[in-house]
Amino acid sequence: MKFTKMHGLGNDYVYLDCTESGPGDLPGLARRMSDRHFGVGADGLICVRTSERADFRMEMYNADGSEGEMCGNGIRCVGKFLYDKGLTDQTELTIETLAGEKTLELHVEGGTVVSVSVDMGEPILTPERIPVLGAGESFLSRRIMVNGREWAVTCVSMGNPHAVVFVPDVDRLNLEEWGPAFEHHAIFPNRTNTEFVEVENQSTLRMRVWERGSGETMACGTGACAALVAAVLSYRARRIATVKLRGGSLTVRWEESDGHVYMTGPAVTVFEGEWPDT
Ligand SMILES: N[C@@H](CCC[C@H](N)C(=O)O)C(=O)O
Repeated sequence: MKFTKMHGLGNDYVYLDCTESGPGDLPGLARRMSDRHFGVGADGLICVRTSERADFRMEMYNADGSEGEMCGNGIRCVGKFLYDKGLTDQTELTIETLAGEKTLELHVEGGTVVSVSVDMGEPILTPERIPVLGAGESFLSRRIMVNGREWAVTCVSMGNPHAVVFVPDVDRLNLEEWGPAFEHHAIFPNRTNTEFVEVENQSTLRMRVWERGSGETMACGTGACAALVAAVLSYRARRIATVKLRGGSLTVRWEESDGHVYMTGPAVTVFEGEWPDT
């Protein structure tokens, strides 16, 4: 079975062309291929399929085999995968995801896609739609206890759940301790991705992320969008900012006119390979 290893800012996935046929047991395959010692090594697996309502459809699985509704770094790489493999010659594409249809604009240089802008849609703030347990219309800067410490948490869904917390210094955070404690906290019925965000200035955020199902990753596209939304809602940032992650930077804009979040960043192919077991 042929695969392509790609990354967006070091957030790496194994990509499969499933437009004609695809393997079974994708959760199991995601676990085996993602393993960094016994597999290819990745944050998860992404299958590219045909769609009845959009140009293509993507299906994403985290390293633990759980399915994610959406993947911001992944969808940029899907755009590059489709274009570079000749599965499309369009530079504007729609991709169906479990979080709805997203529109991509591919930026091509020398015949290959180097970066991609994505209309990530409107952020969801209603607790039951995120989902997070809590009454009211939003879950902004609410104080919750996590492992005996009080945190002010803002919850945002970008199609998948995010908890955003602002911290003074992201480098001094013990993510291995706090990441899993947030991910499995009882107020998140579907678990959560968690972004720890340091505000450098109104146009620059620094962020580390603990992803649901994959642990600490070098970057998270949906997480960067959720972080900007939480920063705007708490008057910490302007509507357009650079989000600096461990693997590099994304430009994120929360457009006032349509309420959509737009994200731009790189998409990179690492290598092509063949996996013996389907
Ligand atoms: N890395 C992704 C998000 C992947 C899915 C996430 N772990 C989840 O389970 O929701 C991104 O770039 O957005």
